[in-house]
Amino acid sequence: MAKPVLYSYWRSSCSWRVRIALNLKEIPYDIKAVSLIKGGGEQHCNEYRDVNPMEQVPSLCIDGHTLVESLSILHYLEETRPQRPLMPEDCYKRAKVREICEVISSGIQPLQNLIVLIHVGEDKKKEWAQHWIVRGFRAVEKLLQASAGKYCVGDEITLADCCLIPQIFNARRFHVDLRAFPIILRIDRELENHPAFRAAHPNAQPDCPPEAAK
Ligand SMILES: O=C(O)/C=C\C(=O)CC(=O)CC(=O)O
Repeated sequence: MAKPVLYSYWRSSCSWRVRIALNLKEIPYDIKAVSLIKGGGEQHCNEYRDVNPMEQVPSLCIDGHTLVESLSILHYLEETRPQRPLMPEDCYKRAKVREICEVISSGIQPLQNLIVLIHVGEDKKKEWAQHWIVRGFRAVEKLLQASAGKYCVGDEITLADCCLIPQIFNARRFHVDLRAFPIILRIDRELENHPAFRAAHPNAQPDCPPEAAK
């Protein structure tokens, strides 16, 4: 079977979620970089629209299929590659993982996504992104008070951690004051030196511009 190919952009938080899971599960893959900014965005070209009708990254070619939407991809990987599980056995804990994934992937990230910020405009975009990230992180911090052990849900890394870490990067990018979120910060510190997370970091990507990689 051919090596999986991930259509990815270095600082796309949704691509980053999938990179973390592929690394944790030790699935070798190639990256096809899609620049979200070059020439108005390569994701909007006809060729890529055939890959991903939402004109977004990531997309993953795997097992002879092309999959889109990061959460759907994460669950496919979990179901087909049970090594290094990223979902707990317990149904209640699974629900807790999905809750955190959902708050981030539906309740935060889409509101501060590039297409939305372009629409909001240069003047307002920072305040807009901060507003939605803070609102969502209040909910995440509250959920973590009940669910977190070493990581988001208990003491094992789950899909919730794959979603949280990239969102923290975005929060910093928009200068969100994270001091109000001590559990989020603790989990970030816990995972910042994990090899799978480090290798998935935007700065470690082949399409990261050299001036950003320092
Ligand atoms: O300014 C750029 O480099 C373009 C795009 C991004 O970073 C990715 C996003 O749209 C934010 C995100 O993934 O949440």
